Amino acid sequence: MKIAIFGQYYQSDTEEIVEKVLQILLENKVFVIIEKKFKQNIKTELKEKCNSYSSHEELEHDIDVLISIGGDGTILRAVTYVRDKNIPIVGINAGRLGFLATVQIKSIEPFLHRILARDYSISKRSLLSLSCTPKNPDLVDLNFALNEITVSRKDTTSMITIETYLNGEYLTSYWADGLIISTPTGSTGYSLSCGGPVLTPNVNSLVITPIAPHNLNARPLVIPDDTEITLKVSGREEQYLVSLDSRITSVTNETLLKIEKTSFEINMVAFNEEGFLKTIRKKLLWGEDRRN
Ligand SMILES: NC(=O)c1ccc[n+]([C@@H]2O[C@H](COP(=O)([O-])OP(=O)(O)OC[C@H]3O[C@@H](n4cnc5c(N)ncnc54)[C@H](O)[C@@H]3O)[C@@H](O)[C@H]2O)c1
Ligand SMILES: Nc1ncnc2c1ncn2[C@@H]1O[C@H](COP(=O)(O)OP(=O)(O)OP(=O)(O)O)[C@@H](O)[C@H]1O
Repeated sequence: MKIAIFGQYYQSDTEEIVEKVLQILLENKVFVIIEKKFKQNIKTELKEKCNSYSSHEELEHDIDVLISIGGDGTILRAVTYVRDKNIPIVGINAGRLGFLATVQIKSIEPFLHRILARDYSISKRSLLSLSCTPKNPDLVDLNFALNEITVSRKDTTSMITIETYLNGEYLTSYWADGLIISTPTGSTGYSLSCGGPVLTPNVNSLVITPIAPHNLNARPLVIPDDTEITLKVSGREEQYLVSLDSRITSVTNETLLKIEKTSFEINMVAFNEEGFLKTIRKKLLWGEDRRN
């Protein structure tokens, strides 16, 4: 079996986690490959038995699973390495919320053994891609998002106007701080904070959620995920911001943004007892209502 390890932060408690993971994997004769910068920080000598990778290209197609050590932000970053390689991703939650990173530190051992026994299922996650006219050099390579693509105002307190078309048909012009186009995975992130609905990960839909719209009747809209969304933004400043998950860049007004589902999906490792419904009960606290 071949397993890749990814992490973006190295802190005081990281060594213990990494040592435990490497011990179990190497004892079980797994071929381990660790992201280069993360590997440089690791102290345990066990790392000498592992190879390294530093880019999407260096991550081989035949890796069985990628283990992300961190929070949700680390998983979003891991996705930029995996892209269309179909490598299942599992997150060990060394972060805070860990909505996408489902394995808790205290359960590393049993869950790793389940991975080694291939005792898990795959939760397919759709992504969004973005193309700009005219082209923006920052949005050519990493032009996809697992959670959402957002446009928002930059260097101003003034609202921006977001002219929105669905499959070429005019929908509306949002007067707002911004607009979020979210996947089902992203529906529990930024979109939820702006009043969007929660979608279960397997529905074939997207959500368009305005950020503080001054059109008071504008509401989050759920649309089929094969819709091509076109946005044209204008405002008092010459530029506005476009973000794809944790990555952000500036774009010039009047640029046409085309957003659609990517041709590839991300495979998230899913364990029956840590499913989506359990996660919203536990991490969005739906299960905390004492009347239940
Ligand atoms: N007001 C907000 O709620 C807000 C604002 C900006 C970004 N975000 C989210 O943060 C993501 C980027 O992560 P970051 O680490 O760079 O930012 P960050 O450090 O601000 O963390 C954002 C929080 O969102 C949570 N989160 C991320 N993806 C999630 C998901 N799919 N479901 C539930 N919770 C999720 C994370 O656990 C974290 O606690 C964005 O994709 C966006 O969804 C949320
Ligand atoms: N490899 C790691 N080892 C130890 N702690 C980590 C590691 N990676 C992340 N963390 C802790 O988690 C925090 C958040 O990490 P990350 O950016 O991955 O997640 P996030 O998007 O903020 O989401 P979450 O709410 O799940 O933490 C970091 O600031 C750090 O405290």
